Amino acid sequence: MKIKKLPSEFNAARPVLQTIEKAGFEAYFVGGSVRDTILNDPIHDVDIATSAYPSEVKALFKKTIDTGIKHGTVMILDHHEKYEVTTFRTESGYQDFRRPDKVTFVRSLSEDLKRRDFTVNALALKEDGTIIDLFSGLNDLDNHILRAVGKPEERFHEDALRMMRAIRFASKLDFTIERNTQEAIKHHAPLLKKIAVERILVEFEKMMMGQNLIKGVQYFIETGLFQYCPGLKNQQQALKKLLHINPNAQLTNTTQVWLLICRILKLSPKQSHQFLRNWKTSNELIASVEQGLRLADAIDKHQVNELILFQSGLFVVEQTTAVLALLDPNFKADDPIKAYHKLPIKSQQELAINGRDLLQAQIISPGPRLGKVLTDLRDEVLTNRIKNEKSILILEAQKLLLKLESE
Ligand SMILES: Nc1ccn([C@@H]2O[C@H](COP(=O)(O)OP(=O)(O)OP(=O)(O)O)[C@@H](O)[C@H]2O)c(=O)n1
Ligand SMILES: [Mg+2]
Repeated sequence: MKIKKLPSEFNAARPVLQTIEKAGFEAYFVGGSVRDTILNDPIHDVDIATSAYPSEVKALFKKTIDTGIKHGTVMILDHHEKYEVTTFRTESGYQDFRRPDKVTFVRSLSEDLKRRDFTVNALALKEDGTIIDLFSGLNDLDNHILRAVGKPEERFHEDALRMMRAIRFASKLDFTIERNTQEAIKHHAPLLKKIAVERILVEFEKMMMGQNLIKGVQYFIETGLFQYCPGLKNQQQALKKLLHINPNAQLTNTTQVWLLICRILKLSPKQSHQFLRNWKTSNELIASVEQGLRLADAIDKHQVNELILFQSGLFVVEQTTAVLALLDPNFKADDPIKAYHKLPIKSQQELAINGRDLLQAQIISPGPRLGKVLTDLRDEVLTNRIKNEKSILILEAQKLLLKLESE
């Protein structure tokens, strides 16, 4: 097969491949960008594989950087673009199920392709548009099938993360995992214990944000991979709730992913904190999810008020309502969002008075009471008890101080 019209990213990189070929070596586009081009999906990173050894690649270009020279990767700087060029290689060893003990550079494309994870990821594309398909990847792409290259158990022994990649692609591409590949995942799922949580996290989140998340979750449960993920051991019943959400559901960010997971696991905001720590998510995400769970709890109990909406902020309100709508089709996601937009102020900065104003008015001296007065003023404005006007707020501050002093 030959692709007639290459995406612009490939066209821009063609001179790099041509330079390598003119010097008598082979060079191809490989990996996800070839797969995505054939699927008519947008591409992101352009990976190039070559028969030239790293030193030979470096000799051909003016500007190069040794980004991963040990593994055969050289970065080429060409017309302000960066391209990673990796020498064909085979790997051996894999004592630890995640990285090879030894990388050997080879001159043969087929040796390189046969160590790749799935047939749809083992296609190579020449700069003239010709596709090299040694493992019937095109056929699998046509039939929407995800199949390990060669013997699945060998591929998963080489890198156990590939099992998570399988469910990620099943969800992202809406592909079926071929039977033997599926069986091998079931069998080797415990190897996931060897993989760093950070790497599992990336694949899990991508799976949850895929176009067919229900399919991904189904495989995640069926293969038993969930048993080896933080906080999910024996959570089969809870996870199965995901199979009943709207089949068109598409999660758009990681806050939604984790809010959804924490809700089906029925975690309290405090429990979610430890759960997400174990998954090694960012502090920012943990804070959003904790707040989202507090808001969801208030929504459950019909106790939503201005303060909790204010503390949540628009982003958390939007993500939380989106997730609640996924779990309950009757939930009116618009209501809390509308209520949020009606808040008289959306941030402390919008309060018509700040600490400096109060000090300048000489009604208070620096200290903890200052913060307390500002918070009380903010809450009174939020709940529409007083107007957000500086002169009114100063008078109110004086009243609050008198009250504080009498206490
Ligand atoms: N554990 C892995 C990771 C990667 N690969 C190979 O390296 C290519 C590039 O890897 P990566 O960029 O991680 O994945 P992509 O398939 O390109 O997917 P994405 O769209 O996420 O970049 C893959 O296509 C596959 O051929 C592999 O065989 N085994
Ligand atoms: Mg890629």
